[in-house]
Amino acid sequence: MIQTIHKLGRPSIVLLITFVSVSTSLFITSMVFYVWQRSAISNIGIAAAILTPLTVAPFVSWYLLGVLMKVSALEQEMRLLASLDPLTGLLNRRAFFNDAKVLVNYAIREQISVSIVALDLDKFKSINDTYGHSAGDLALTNFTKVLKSCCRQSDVIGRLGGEEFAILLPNTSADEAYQFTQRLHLALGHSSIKVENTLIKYTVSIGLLSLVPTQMDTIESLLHKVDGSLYLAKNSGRNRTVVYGR
Ligand SMILES: Nc1nc2c(ncn2[C@@H]2O[C@H](COP(=O)(O)OP(=O)(O)OP(=O)(O)O)[C@@H](O)[C@H]2O)c(=O)[nH]1
Repeated sequence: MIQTIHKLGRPSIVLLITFVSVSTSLFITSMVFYVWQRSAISNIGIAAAILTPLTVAPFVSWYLLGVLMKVSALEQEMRLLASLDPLTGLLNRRAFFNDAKVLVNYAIREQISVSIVALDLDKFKSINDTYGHSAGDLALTNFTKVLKSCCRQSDVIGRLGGEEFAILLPNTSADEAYQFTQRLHLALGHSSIKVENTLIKYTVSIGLLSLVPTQMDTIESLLHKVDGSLYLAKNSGRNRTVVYGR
């Protein structure tokens, strides 16, 4: 319905509704004359049958279509908000899995490589504990900014929860993905957040997996694998990338 309104335009639909209202009104009035008075419709009858809907239908339909369009726009906005993480504006966990699933399936069908990146901010708890929760939030939004500056438009970035992020780099080889993670480490090294005149620096640990997926692979199984690499990155000193299987 709403697509038809957008396609034809509000004025055309109002015109159509008015035309249908006038025709229906004329038809019903003629029937009333025929059934009750056993005669053809009179001139006054014709005038009333045309003028009544003509004065009401355009205004009422214009108003109702406006309400419908507003409700539909709000519904679209709510759907978008439901898929975004409120703090960072990145995809939330559910939306990330939905989008990534589509791209993994596409890579399986076309037999092209994808790279999956799992990221976790280092010692994030100590930022919260030392400088407060709002400093932690600032670090998360700053990290998002840096992350986006290193990513392509086509990359799918999600905040999976807390200080845990994931990215799917479509059609990206192992070398390209590794270069991306190094660019990110470097960019974070040059970045900091300022809390009450104190500059705070922070780092990220990364697990990376690049492959041409097969029918056996799902985004869940790939993330599970790459989480193992992230764990190794944490345990081998943090602020580094560990590539799965190397
Ligand atoms: N400010 C802020 N903190 C959050 C948010 N979500 C989770 N956290 C905090 O993130 C911290 C995560 O701490 P840990 O899981 O111990 O991880 P970590 O301190 O980064 O340690 P490593 O991962 O081992 O380097 C906890 O203190 C959570 O309370 C958030 O939205 N905002």
